[in-house]
Amino acid sequence: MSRIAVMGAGAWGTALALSLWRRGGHQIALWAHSPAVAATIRGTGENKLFLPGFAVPGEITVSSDVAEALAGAEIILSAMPSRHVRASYASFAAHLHAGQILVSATKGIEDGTLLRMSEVIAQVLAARNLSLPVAVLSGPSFAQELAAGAPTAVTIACSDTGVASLLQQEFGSGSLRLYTNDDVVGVELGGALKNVIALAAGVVAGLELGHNSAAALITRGIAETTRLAVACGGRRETLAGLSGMGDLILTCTGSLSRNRSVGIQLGRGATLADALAGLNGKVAEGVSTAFAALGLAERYGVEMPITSQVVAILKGERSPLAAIEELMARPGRDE
Ligand SMILES: NC(=O)C1=CN([C@@H]2O[C@H](COP(=O)(O)OP(=O)(O)OC[C@H]3O[C@@H](n4cnc5c(N)ncnc54)[C@H](O)[C@@H]3O)[C@@H](O)[C@H]2O)C=CC1
Ligand SMILES: O=C(CO)COP(=O)(O)O
Repeated sequence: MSRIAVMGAGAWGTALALSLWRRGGHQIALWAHSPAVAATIRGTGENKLFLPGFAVPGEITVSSDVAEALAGAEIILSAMPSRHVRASYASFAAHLHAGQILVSATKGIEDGTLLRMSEVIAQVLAARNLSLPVAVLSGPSFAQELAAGAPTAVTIACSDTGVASLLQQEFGSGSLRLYTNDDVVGVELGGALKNVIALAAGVVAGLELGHNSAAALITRGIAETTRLAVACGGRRETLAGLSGMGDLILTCTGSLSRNRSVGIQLGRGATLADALAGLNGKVAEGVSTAFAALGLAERYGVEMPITSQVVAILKGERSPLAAIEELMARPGRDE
């Protein structure tokens, strides 16, 4: 029996808490940043704002108090939007201690620092003389489908292979299958960068350009995300796995994707502000990740044509159609 604290009660944290609770054998605490969200889940037995339609059983303790959520936790699984990771871990740090395992399920790259989420977490802990193993959970996994118990497979990555194997056992169930990987860089970048390509896939759908264009975008998308991940120290084969190609396929084709839906609105001519307003407070990580990815691409001298066009669209500098035309007009090259 492990005590697991799930930090973040958006759609993903709530779905992970439900999956771990259904697996059995664990005590689950769910922390919401917002007291109102915590009160709604406790009061109604449902996360009405971020994951409506799924009962959250009373056995999952729900709180907005960090100390209460982390008390006795052996595994801390965090799932908040990337822009909140640094501040959240700064508030968790006083309640963390040696012997605990941290797992990040956030997909993104920090603005400005261009750090991956596990690097942000390690940096926050190091400033407080704390060093804990940080694993990464990533792969094709819509929150609603995991919450519904649909068979789902993800990657659990940690440089310490013993920790990855332990988490594989602690999290695995009949509906959640985990594959271990020691390539934290590749897994984390695969999960973050696919959101940028999903925005582009949405643009193609919004412009009604058809299946040829969508398939071309997914394939050339994995080519450029793999180039960047390898330049950053990740392994090529990792990007062919669940947290690369797998998540790219899901997010570029799945109607549940927020990133794809923002892209669709942009393709139909909406402004970015209007497209984001349509999400009602839910996060589309690809928007900030696009800028960070381009920053990393410049740092490592990697060509990322699709990401560059996504950034130009997001900045309002290029129309979606002009962006696609520019991609098609690029000089010919080998595959
Ligand atoms: N929703 C999904 O299907 C999946 C999401 N993810 C990733 O999980 C992370 C969280 O996404 P979701 O749970 O979907 O978020 P969400 O779209 O349900 O939104 C969470 C909301 O809570 C607020 N919030 C959460 N934690 C906060 C904090 N610590 N401080 C301030 N505000 C906070 C956010 O501003 C946002 O409005 C993202 O990086 C996402 O890419 C990964 C896999 C699947
Ligand atoms: O990461 C996800 C699925 O693996 C969710 O994608 P969206 O954030 O685009 O909905």
